[in-house]
Amino acid sequence: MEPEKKTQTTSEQMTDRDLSEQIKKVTKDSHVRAENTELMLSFQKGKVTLPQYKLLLCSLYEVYQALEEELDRNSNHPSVAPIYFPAELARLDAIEKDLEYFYGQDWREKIVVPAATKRYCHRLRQIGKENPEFLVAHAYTRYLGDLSGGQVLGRIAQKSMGLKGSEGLSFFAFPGVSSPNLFKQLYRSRMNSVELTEEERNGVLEEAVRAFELNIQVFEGLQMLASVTENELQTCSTHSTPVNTLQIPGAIIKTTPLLRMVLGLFVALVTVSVGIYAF
Ligand code: HEM
Repeated sequence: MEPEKKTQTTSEQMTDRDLSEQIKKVTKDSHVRAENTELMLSFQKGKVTLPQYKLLLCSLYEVYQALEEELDRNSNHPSVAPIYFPAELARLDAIEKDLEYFYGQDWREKIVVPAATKRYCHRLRQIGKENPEFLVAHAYTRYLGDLSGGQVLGRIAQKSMGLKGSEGLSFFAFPGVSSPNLFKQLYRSRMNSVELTEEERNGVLEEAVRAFELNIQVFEGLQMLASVTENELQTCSTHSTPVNTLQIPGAIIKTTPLLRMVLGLFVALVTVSVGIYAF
C-alpha cells in the first residue's frame, strides 16, 4: 500500500487524509470569493463605514447565536466534543458588548439583518438537529477565519472608523487565546482526530463550501442593506410586541410602528402624485 503523503508545515505534520488539509483545499476558491466580496474589500481597503460595521455586527450576532447554541447543545457529540472550545472561541458575549456600545442598551430591539442571515441561521439549526457532525465545517469556517484574517481586519476597522481603543471591537479579541497560530494548530489537530465515515467526511467537506457560500450571501445582502439603510432606515425596529418585518429585495428589517407609518405615508404620496400626473 502506498504510504500517505506528508505535507510539512512549520511545526505540524499533516497528511492528505487530514480533515484540516482537505477542508482548506476544498474551500480555497470560496475563500478567494469571500475575500473579494464588496464588503470584505471595503474592510481591506480601510473603507468600512460605521453603518456597514454595525449591520455586520447584527448579522454576526444572529449567526453566532445559532452556531454557539447548536455547538453547546451537541457538545458531547463525538464529532463536536474534540472541537468544542467555548472558553477560547465563543463570540456571542463579545458581539453583545459591541452591539450595546454602538446601539445602546436597547440594542436587541434594533437588530436588522438581511434575509441571507436568516437562511444561514436556519441551516445551522437544521444541521444541529439532523447532522451535528457537519457543525465542524461551520465552526472551522467562522472561528479559524476570525483567528486568521479577522485579526488584521480588526486593526483596520479600528483605524477606518476612528474608534478609540478597543471599544466596539470586542468581536475581534480572543482573550482566551494567547497565540492564534498555536491555537489554530491545536484546532486543526482536534479536527483531524474526529472520526468520520467516508460519507460523513464528504458531507463535512461539502458543508464547508456551503458555509463559505452562506457567508458570501450574507455579505452581499449586507451590502445591499447598507445602501438602503444608510440614508433612510438607520434606526429601525422593535423586538417587543410581535416582530414586524419589512421586505426589501433580499432583506428583512424589523420596523417600528412610526417607521411603518412614515413608509405608508410615502407610498400614499407617491401613489397620489402618480395619480395626479396620470390625470
Ligand atoms: C478581508 C477578507 C479576508 C482576508 C484578508 C482573509 C485572510 C486570511 C488569511 C491571511 C488567512 C491565513 C491563511 C493561512 O494561514 O494559510 C486566512 C485563513 C482563513 N480564513 Fe480568511 N480572510 C478573509 C475573509 C474570510 C472570510 C469571510 C472567511 C469565512 C467566512 C474566512 C475564513 C478563513 C478560514 C476558515 C481560514 C483558515 C484556513 C486554514 O488554515 O485552514 N476568511 N484568511
